[in-house]
Formats: sequence, structure tokens, C-alpha cells
Amino acid sequence: MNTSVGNRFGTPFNAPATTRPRDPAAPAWDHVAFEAQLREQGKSYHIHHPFNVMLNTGRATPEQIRGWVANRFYYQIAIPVKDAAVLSNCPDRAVRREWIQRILDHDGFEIGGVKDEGGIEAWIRLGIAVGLTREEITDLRHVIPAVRFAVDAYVNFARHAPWQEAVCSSLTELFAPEIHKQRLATWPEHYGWIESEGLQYFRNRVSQARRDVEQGLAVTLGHFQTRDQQERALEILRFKLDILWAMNDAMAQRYGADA
Ligand SMILES: O=C(O)c1cc(C(=O)O)c2c(n1)C(=O)C(=O)c1cc(C(=O)O)[nH]c1-2
Repeated sequence: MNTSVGNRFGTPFNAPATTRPRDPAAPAWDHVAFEAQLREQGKSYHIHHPFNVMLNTGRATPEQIRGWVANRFYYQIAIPVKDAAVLSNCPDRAVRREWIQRILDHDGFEIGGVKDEGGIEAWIRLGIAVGLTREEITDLRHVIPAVRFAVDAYVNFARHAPWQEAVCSSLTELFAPEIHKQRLATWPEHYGWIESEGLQYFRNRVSQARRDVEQGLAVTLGHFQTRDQQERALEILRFKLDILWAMNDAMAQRYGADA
């Protein structure tokens, strides 16, 4: 795999993909060690960002919570577009059969009398529960430019990178059940003014993210085989972690963070 030309966003400019030296003779990690390396990146997850820490320890004002929900909505609507990009680049029918579930999870569906409103609608309900109107969420008026750029970088990466790399970039979900559980554990205690029903999105995601991770990990462990490729996978995961971190930086700058 040639990672010396092209940056980590999959666009063709001649910057090195990484500044970290790589040892070409280093042996590949076995799956257990490689997965451990991927999980190790969780130390940079946005669960540790001061803005998130503020939100999940009860120190956020209603305005800060509303700002977060309104901005994260842009991520929520980008996810199924990103997943459609993965599908469009993937020639493997077996993978597509599973991956398509992610689009249904977020967009919802009505098939043969079975109906699911989907994650985007659940997120709007969260927004309404925290005091936003449906219109001000969906017209994106609160979305900060830097949040938009960060999220767009994720979608663009999925459009232009090999589909296995896009799959790898979804692996921040390894760490997502913990952050959803954290919200479910702390928000009712600290923010009693938010109706419990508004938190349904987080309840749904705990199991959905676990299932996503199983699939994403299987593809990643199978595809990135040499040590060089495995290092590339770590780089992709760090790129995605940076996207989430940058979103939080932008929100902290706009709404303030007390930590
Ligand atoms: O609330 C969060 O902190 C958080 C983080 C992430 C993530 O780690 O990318 C996702 C989600 N939530 C989420 O709800 C979700 O559906 C989701 C899909 C993906 C992805 O990359 O395909 N990440 C995430």
C-alpha cells in the first residue's frame, strides 16, 4: 500500500501521510495485538474533551446543551450519507448487505408494515427535549463553520478512500457505547429538566454501536495485514478521532467550556 503520496484525507496532494517514522522491517501484529493498538487510541476520544466532560458532569448550561445538540445534528445527518459513500465504493455484496443497516438505523424505514423513525428523528426529539424547535435544528442555523468543515472531511474521506479505509474510520464507534452510557447515567441526575424520552437516541445507540463495531473490526483486522498497513489503520482512526475532537474544540470556543 502506498501511503507516501497523498494525504490522509485521500486527496492527491503531495504531503506525507504521516510524520511518524515507520520501520519497514517491523513484523505485523497478530489480530489480538492489532485490536489492542486500535483500542489504545481511545485515549484521544472526545469523551475526554473538556466540553464533553463539562456536559457529562452536570456543569453545562441549557444553552451549552442546546448548542451541542444543534451542532451534533450536522454529524447525525452526515452519517448515512457517509455510509452510502462506503456502499457505493464497495464491490463486496456480503459487506453491503450488512452495511446498509446503518443507513436504515439513521434514516429510519417503513417496510412491509414495520416502521422505525430512525436515529435522525430521534436526535430531533432530543433537540426538542432540550428546548430547541424542530425548525431551528433542521435548518442548521446553529451549525458552526468549523463543525461543518470537520464533518464534511469525514464524508469526503469516505467518498474518496478505499472502502476498507472508510470502514476503519468508523471505528471510533469502539468507544461510543461508553459515551452514550455516560450520558444515560449522568444526564437524568444533572439535567432533570430534560424529559427522559428525549434520551432515547442514546439508548438505541448502545447496542447498535456494538453491532457496528463487530463488523467494522472484522473488515479492518482482515484487510490491514502488514505492519505498514496496520500503522495506516491507526492513522486513519486518529484522523477520525481528530474530527470529533475538532468539533468539540469549535463548540467549546463558541459556547464556552469551564474546564
Ligand atoms: O455521541 C457520540 O459521541 C458518538 C460518537 C460517534 C463516533 O465515535 O464516531 C458516533 C455516534 N455518536 C453515533 O451516534 C453514531 O451513530 C455514529 C456512527 C459513526 C460512524 O462513524 O459511522 N460514529 C458514530
